[in-house]
Amino acid sequence: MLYDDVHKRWVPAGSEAPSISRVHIYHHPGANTFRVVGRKLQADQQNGRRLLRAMVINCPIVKGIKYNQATPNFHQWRDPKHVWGLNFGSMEDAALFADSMMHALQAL
Ligand SMILES: CC(=O)N[C@@H](Cc1ccccc1Cl)C(=O)N1CC[C@@H]2C=C[C@H]3CC[C@@H](C(=O)N4CC[C@@H]5C=C[C@H]6CC[C@@H](C(=O)O)N6C(=O)[C@H]54)N3C(=O)[C@H]21
Repeated sequence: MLYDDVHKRWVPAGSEAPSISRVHIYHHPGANTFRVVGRKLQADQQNGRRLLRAMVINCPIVKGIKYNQATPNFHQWRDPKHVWGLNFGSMEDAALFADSMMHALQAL
């Protein structure tokens, strides 16, 4: 999710419709960079043929950001332009993701 500061509300990231997505943290060993990448689980029909699993988040993990675990299954962080929020399907998923995020932040 993204926080829409103008209208003061959380909006689904990547599209108008809220969707269940799978979110990963990718590490680029060469540059030692990390990115949060999320794609919708449900493939969208595009002109009837190709199936797309739209990207809903694709943001670099910036050294020094504060990862805020607002609740056991809602975590959020700021980048220069956005406030990102992840509403996890389970507290276990949330803890796993947070653990990876903390490792990434320590490795930067
Ligand atoms: C100093 C600073 O930037 N502070 C940030 C946090 C932060 C601190 C330190 C580093 C980085 C960050 Cl990011 C900050 O205060 N921000 C970030 C924008 C967010 C917006 C609204 C208000 C409304 C209240 C609260 C909120 O969002 N909260 C409560 C749990 C609640 C859980 C689920 C999500 C799900 C969608 C929405 C909902 O339930 O409908 N929702 C919620 O409603 C969720 N909050 C915040 O949380 C606000």
